[in-house]
Amino acid sequence: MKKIIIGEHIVKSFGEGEEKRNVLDGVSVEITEGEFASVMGPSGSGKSTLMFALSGTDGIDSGKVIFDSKDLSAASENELSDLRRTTMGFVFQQPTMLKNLNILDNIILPSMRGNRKSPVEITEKARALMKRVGISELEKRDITQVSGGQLQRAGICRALMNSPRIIFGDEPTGALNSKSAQEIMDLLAEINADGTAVMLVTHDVMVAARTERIMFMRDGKIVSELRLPKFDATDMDDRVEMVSAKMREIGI
Ligand SMILES: Nc1ncnc2c1ncn2[C@@H]1O[C@H](COP(=O)(O)OP(=O)(O)OP(=O)(O)O)[C@@H](O)[C@H]1O
Repeated sequence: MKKIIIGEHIVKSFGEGEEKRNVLDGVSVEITEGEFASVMGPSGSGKSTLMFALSGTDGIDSGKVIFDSKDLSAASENELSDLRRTTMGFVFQQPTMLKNLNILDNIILPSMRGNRKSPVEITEKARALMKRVGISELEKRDITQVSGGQLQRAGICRALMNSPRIIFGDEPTGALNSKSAQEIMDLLAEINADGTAVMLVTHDVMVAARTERIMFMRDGKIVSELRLPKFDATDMDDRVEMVSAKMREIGI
């Protein structure tokens, strides 16, 4: 299978002088087209920084990130932002949305720029996605008039608007109750089954156990990895146990 991302010896530091610290300390990682992956590790181990490096959101000090055969270190800010807009979707713990726009407008706004589709087509796509995630009736609501779970569903719709090749999720279920979290994971699994790669950063074993490849980070390095078969609703307990056992084994 084709690699969608190749990260080679990525080093990224924060701080100056004696405070300087490698938050990513020579990470090499490859993400395959259509893969369902997650990254676990203690707080501060560099998970989010890795996600931002692989998506070209943040620059790196040394090493290389190749996204879809493009060397991100050689790309201009405009090229990077176009690439992110057209090929990547981002889902965070709390979606950042504009307070003066309703839910529908928040979903379609980022897709309006540089899109060959007409506003009518874009709106239709947004409505279809809202229907799929069960928030059709909320399109006119202010973002302050919906629950956290509903807002996250809107965030996922927004991330899917440009049919990305990969969805990056940073604790996408972190603000949700367990039922909503499971529903969001079902949705991400469906999106993945349609061929979109998904890479999640999470502390939650239940989230990681839904994915098929779990990378474990410590001190800016990927120290271990676990592969799981395709999810089957009956094997969740076994999956959770396998992830937990691996965490115990490597001491995180
Ligand atoms: N912009 C920044 N400036 C300075 N330090 C930063 C910056 N971003 C991250 N760091 C530091 O880099 C380290 C790794 O941060 P990162 O957010 O990648 O960790 P993480 O594993 O995702 O943690 P968490 O699970 O708590 O979200 C932390 O010590 C953090 O304080």
